[in-house]
Amino acid sequence: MIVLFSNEAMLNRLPSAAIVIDAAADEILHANTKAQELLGPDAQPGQRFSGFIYKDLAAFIVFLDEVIYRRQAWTRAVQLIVGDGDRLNVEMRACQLDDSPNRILLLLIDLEEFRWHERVTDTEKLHREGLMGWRRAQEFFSELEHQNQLILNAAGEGIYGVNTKGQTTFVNRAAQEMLGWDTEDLLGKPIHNIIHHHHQDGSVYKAHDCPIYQAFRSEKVNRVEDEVFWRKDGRPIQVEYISTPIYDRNVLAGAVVIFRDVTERKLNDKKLREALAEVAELRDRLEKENAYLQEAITNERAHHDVIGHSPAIRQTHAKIKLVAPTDAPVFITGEIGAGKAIVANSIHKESSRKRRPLIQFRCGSISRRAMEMELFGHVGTGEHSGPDTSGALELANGGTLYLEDICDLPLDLQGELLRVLQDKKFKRVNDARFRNLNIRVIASSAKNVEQEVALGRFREDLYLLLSVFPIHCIPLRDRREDIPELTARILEIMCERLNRKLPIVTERTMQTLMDYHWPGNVRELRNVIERAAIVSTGGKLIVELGQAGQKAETHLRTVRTEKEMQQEVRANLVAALRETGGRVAGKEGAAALLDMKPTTVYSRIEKLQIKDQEWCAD
Ligand SMILES: Nc1ncnc2c1ncn2[C@@H]1O[C@H](COP(=O)(O)OP(=O)(O)OP(=O)(O)O)[C@@H](O)[C@H]1O
Repeated sequence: MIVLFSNEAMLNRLPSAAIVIDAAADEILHANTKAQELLGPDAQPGQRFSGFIYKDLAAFIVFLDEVIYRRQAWTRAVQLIVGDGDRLNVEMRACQLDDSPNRILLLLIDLEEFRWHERVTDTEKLHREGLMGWRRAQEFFSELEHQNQLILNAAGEGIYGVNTKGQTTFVNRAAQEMLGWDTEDLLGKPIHNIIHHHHQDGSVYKAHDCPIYQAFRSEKVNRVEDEVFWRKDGRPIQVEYISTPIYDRNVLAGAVVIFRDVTERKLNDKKLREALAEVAELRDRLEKENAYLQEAITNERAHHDVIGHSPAIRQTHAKIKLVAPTDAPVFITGEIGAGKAIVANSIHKESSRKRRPLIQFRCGSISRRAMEMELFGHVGTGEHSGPDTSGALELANGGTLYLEDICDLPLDLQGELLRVLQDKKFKRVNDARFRNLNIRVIASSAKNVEQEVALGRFREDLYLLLSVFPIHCIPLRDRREDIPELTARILEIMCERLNRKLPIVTERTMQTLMDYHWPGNVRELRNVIERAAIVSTGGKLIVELGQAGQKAETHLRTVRTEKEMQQEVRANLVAALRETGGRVAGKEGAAALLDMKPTTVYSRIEKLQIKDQEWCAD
């Protein structure tokens, strides 16, 4: 009994239905609680076990035989009846109990429950495996993201992403460094309002116009090369960027922007452009300076200084000495050919500016517009395209500007010139930029300047500014004592140039020269001597005074009207054209004969309206 009791206690603890039967007597000896729950309350000791077998009792008997024979066996071939007659599929596991061969322990496993356990087990297994797979995938993706972050952060270009609402989704390290904003400042916020809100010129940049937002609106890649992003410290950086729409499984997700800070490059480009412009400007200036210098070398005043020892010339020398070292403006008056330019040249040569050029600008010989451009220079845009050029003012910078025939400068240009001289800065025509100016001005006029001012043809304020130091060149007829020295010096220069022996100047010739009234002053004397040097081959100087030849006495009227002067100039020019057959330039031209620049002769022909018929032979 003790054994049975202990067996019963043990059976009751089993987790499955267990029944001990006497196979020979077909009697239940014991059924544990689980067996009673499975088979119903009838499963009690003393009951027949075969009563619980569904139909196929034979199968059960065969099974019992196998158990008795093998001591243990199992089967799923036997079905049981439970409860109200329901069929129950079970797995029967049986073994002989040692105390009697017919005492058999049956373990009944409900196959429904067994399969359910199996399904649960499978599900759990699947679940466990799925969980692990998911974990693996998660690890994989977080590793991938980490790798991507590393790549994005290692990139030298700034990279940021925006979603379709324009909010920042990520910002790489380079972008943070270039912009000075941290990721926290930008993530989830509309980045346009933070870094792209204004154009470089300070005007508002609407998000609607922003190509980055357009990238995902129009789903196009946009490249921009000339915009600014604003740093956290308020400074703009010049950027070029490309914005590309991005998709998540074919659905537009936003845009990614890759940008580069090109501030330094743009600055260098600008510097380079400016340097090239400066080089071009310098080249232009040097070319022009060179042209001026070349002209000055061949110019009539290049070969000598102011010649003469008359009291008038000595006074002029003294004045030159006095004023040259100062920067004071000088106003030189005197008749045509009286030596105004040569005095201006001497002042410049004795000044501290002598290493820089003396630029000679003749006012009034060309059209007003051309004169403005020649004086102020111009920038080649719009109406006046072509290369930028520097004007006389600019060329004279650091040196001296000699404004010849200043009274002929149109009134509006007189006003502009006055402003420039007062402000010491000027603008080229078509240019917005002011340029600093450091020049000394010497002006001259053959006209009666006071009269010009009184007639309103010359601005008084400009005259006052320019005439700080006036010098008047006395006409040659009023300082005849200089004629022998001038003749000798000019003859010397000419013969040297012609490689000729110096001819003798007889007393009679000298007297003729001394008696002549010289309306063209020293220029005329010079022309006469030069021509004489060419034609005098017999050892003596033979001078021809042309229509003149008349004695000074016949011309003693020293004061002539402006009109008379103009008529004389005109007649002289017509005579020169007649002599040269209308040719102006070249060795045999009227300009050489008159000792004037061809351009001046052309402009005088135009100004004095000289027609071909006037000088033509027939
Ligand atoms: N005192 C002088 N000594 C030497 N040469 C002189 C003198 N005066 C004038 N000349 C010569 O006479 C010519 C004309 O002189 P210059 O050009 O200076 O005159 P100007 O008064 O400026 O004439 P314009 O009003 O026609 O321009 C030049 O060849 C110049 O060298």
